[in-house]
Amino acid sequence: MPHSNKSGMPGNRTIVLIGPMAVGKSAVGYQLAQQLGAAFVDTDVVIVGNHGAIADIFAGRGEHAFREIEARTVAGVVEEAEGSATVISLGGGAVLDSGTQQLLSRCTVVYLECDAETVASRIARNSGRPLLAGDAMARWASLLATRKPVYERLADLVLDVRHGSVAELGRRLEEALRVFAAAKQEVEN
Ligand SMILES: Nc1ncnc2c1ncn2[C@@H]1O[C@H](COP(=O)(O)OP(=O)(O)OP(=O)(O)O)[C@@H](O)[C@H]1O
Ligand SMILES: O=C(O)C1=C[C@@H](O)[C@@H](O)[C@H](O)C1
Ligand SMILES: [Mg+2]
Repeated sequence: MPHSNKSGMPGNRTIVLIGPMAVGKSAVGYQLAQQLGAAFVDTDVVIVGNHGAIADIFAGRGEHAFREIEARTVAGVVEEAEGSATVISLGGGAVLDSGTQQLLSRCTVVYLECDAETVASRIARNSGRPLLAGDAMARWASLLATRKPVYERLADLVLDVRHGSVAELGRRLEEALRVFAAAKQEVEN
């Protein structure tokens, strides 16, 4: 059952943030949820809570096992969110799973678009991202090149996160979501 707009949610769908590592999915997602009075769920955090550190899952069981855990986790979180006001931030590679792609068609999906220059300093100070081992920037750029078409195809909205604080991006995203929801409502009426 779709939730009402009492919480201040733009539209009646769960909002899901996607995009590559370190673009701000967790930070902007949390900020947006605060603004909307909505619940916030970060699927990487759920995975860590249930299965331990992501780097340990990759090291001990491999990426394939991680992707299976991730797909199950995302499905559980998206299903649980239905009917309540929720913002979800996904891990960078979660959108590669075809089941997840199908589930996202029920949500309002926002792609946080960024460039290597902007994320460079954030990636340099982070050690918990197994897929960025070695030359982190080269890995980041290569992953983005492969995944960009998927992010773009799934996105209802694209938010340029190259400039602005997390608070500013939260405000900009809320405004864009309200315009999107109003346009959608008009088409449906
Ligand atoms: N617009 C911004 N301005 C300044 N710092 C930012 C901005 N967005 C995010 N950050 C910071 O960059 C770091 C990475 O952000 P965050 O963890 O939200 O990225 P993510 O997309 O969730 O990455 P991952 O895919 O690894 O989960 C954090 O320290 C966050 O506070
Ligand atoms: O881009 C990716 O494939 C990943 C991103 C992170 O959010 C984590 O989900 C994990 O490190 C894998
Ligand atoms: Mg995150």
